Amino acid sequence: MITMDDIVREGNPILNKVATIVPLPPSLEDKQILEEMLQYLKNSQDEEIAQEYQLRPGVGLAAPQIGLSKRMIALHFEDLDEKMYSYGLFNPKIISHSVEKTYLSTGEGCLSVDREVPGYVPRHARITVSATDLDGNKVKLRLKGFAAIVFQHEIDHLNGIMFYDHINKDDPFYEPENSKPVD
Ligand SMILES: O=CN(O)C[C@@H](CC1CCCC1)C(=O)N1NCCC[C@H]1C(=O)Nc1ccccn1
Ligand code: NI
Repeated sequence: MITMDDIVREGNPILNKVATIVPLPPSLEDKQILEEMLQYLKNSQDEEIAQEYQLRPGVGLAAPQIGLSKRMIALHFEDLDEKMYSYGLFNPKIISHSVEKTYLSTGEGCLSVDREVPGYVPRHARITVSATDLDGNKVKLRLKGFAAIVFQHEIDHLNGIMFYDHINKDDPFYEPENSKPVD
């Protein structure tokens, strides 16, 4: 089982690397790893298990965060319209996005960052993502709001980008042009 001991923290160069495409169909090993990443998110959202194993809650996880520079991400959360997202994805790619931006009004954090970094993180308000899921099916997801934010945070990890790289240096709480916040 993945615990916080397996989570790589900032300063480790793997978090700044562009991760490698996963050959498809995925190997049994890659599938097992991605299933474990998804299980971490479920465990971290279960009060008892999270308490027992001291897990920080997560709604998404990218393979570089467990020391694996491969293009794999797991997501497990309910968005503000109570739509459930629970995915293990190989080689996710943003194939189109809105001009309009959005941002989490609370700012963002990261399981690989053991400090608060205040500020708005501007992101595309709507994205279309293509990927291969755990069953080997090609999926095309049209995302907006919180879901769009989570997916972009995870796909950034595959490109060596941390959430604070997007925060405006001069005014961290500068409201991005043409944007509406997700509260
Ligand atoms: O790369 C993946 N990570 O680093 C785990 C991150 C991913 C999210 C950060 C912002 C968008 C995706 C994560 O889930 N967290 N970051 C650390 C604090 C706990 C947790 C979190 O923000 N939870 C949350 C936020 C809003 C609503 C509900 N729950
Ligand atoms: Ni993160």
